[in-house]
Amino acid sequence: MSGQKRIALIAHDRKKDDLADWVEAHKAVLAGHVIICTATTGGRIMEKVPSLTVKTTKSGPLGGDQQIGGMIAEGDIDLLIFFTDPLSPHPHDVDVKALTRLATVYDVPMANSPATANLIVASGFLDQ
Ligand SMILES: O=C(CO)COP(=O)(O)O
Repeated sequence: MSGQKRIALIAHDRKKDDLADWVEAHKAVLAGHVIICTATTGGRIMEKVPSLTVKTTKSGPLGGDQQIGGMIAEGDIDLLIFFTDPLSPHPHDVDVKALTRLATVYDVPMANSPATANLIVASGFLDQ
């Protein structure tokens, strides 16, 4: 289970602070991995944790969720951390559903909230 992983990090707008805080708390374990974010999420993470190298796709509503879904279909993502906001409507809800569906189809570990993300870190999955 060891080795460099390709980790997608995404958050809906009202969850971006939670994700940035989570990344800050786990920056040491994340540092050795490849981090891919949707555009706005990636910007927030780079602001909060400038030491972390982050690649970005388009913003979620402009196709970024679909780009990451495509990467999952190609076998290019090992872990999806996607802090979703179940209490707000999203114009690109179909894309969100497609992304989480593909993570399930390809059995990519997925965390939609800090509790599950913490369990994944605690599992040792990201240890190198
Ligand atoms: O909308 C998103 C996820 O559905 C995230 O996209 P941004 O990171 O660009 O806000």
